[in-house]
Amino acid sequence: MTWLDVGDDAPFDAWTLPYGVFSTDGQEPRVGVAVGSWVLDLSPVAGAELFDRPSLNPFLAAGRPTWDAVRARLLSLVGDPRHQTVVEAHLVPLRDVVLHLPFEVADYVDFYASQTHAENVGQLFRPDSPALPAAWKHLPIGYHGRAGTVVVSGTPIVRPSGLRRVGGPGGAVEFGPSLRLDIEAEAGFVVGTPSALGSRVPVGAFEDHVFGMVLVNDWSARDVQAFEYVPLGPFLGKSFATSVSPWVVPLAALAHARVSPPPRSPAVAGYLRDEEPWGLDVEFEVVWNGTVVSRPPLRDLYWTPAQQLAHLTVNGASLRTGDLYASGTVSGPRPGGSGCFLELTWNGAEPVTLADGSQRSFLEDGDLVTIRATAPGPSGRRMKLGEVTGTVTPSR
Ligand SMILES: O=C(O)/C=C/C(=O)CC(=O)CC(=O)O
Ligand SMILES: [Ca+2]
Ligand SMILES: [Mg+2]
Repeated sequence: MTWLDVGDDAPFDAWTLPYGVFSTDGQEPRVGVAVGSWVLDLSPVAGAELFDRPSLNPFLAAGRPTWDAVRARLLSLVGDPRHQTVVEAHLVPLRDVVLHLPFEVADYVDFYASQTHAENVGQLFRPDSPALPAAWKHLPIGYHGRAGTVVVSGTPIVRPSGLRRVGGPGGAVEFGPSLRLDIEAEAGFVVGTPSALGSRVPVGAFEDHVFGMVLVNDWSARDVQAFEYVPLGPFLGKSFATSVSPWVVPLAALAHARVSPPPRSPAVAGYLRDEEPWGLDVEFEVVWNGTVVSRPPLRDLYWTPAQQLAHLTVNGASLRTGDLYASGTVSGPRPGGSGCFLELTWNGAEPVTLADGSQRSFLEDGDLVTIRATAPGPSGRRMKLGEVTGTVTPSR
């Protein structure tokens, strides 16, 4: 499939071909594609117009025919040994590059589409109410997040401060650093082709508008969140930072990962009816200070990204190039699949023991969390989809 020497240990294979923005030795950031352990500098091999740029947005805006044509060209470059000389001249080792936020984030929306997660958080936060909110099986519930605080993997996460209740229910309301800082493992979908205000994007047009997927860690201050968010929803408890992987995996690379979503009951409204299956067999791995603590599976997601996009636009709200929407915390129905530490430790009641023997309920200063993911590739083996990582630093 490739003449490149791509070992099993390499960060990527020669099929995934994810796009990112990189720089070397203080040079201007530009667009590249990751292959094996290298970055292929795209502007000399695929056109300076779209790729000699500090963000993916011009390429995202170019639309599906261009995305497909560039991917076909890249598969040929890395697949056909006749291109070896020209490609080798523009490969940079991944270890020598700085990776930047790959696209300018227009709007950021976060869904809540994992049934297991929604039921668990419902039980923890609202023990006297039904586990799922009344609307949950009728539409993909979501909220608008903060685009300006989406950061690239590796950006330090300053512990946020806010008002929160201390000492349990009825305790004092105090201002201070979050005592329940958490992660949320999610898949994020990146919009390329915009839509017009007043129009809808049907479920079947998902591939025309969405370019690809990133891995997301939607950092969450559970104590701030729990105190502030009734009735308008998440605000400062989630707006301080959302990390994304530096590499955007094109939807085309996920062709072998598509699966049927779980059955829906009650039947969904017409505008949410699936035409093609857009469940995705992506498996995450959550690593806390070097210890794998969970493996959340995306395949059980109740609402697919195609349905989420249709819902986002059903009221005529327009899409912009660079819009990012995330799946919501991915928690699987089987043990070991928690997508956040709130669930993993059952709100701190069941701490986890890490490999160094230390115990954790929520994040401590200095903690490093890495979320990786894989999905089936063309060979039947699972391909790597990259990672998103971040270290917690003390509150300021
Ligand atoms: O159900 C709640 O009270 C809170 C839910 C969340 O914090 C989850 C959220 O932000 C959406 C998601 O990632 O699933
Ligand atoms: Ca979230
Ligand atoms: Mg966030």
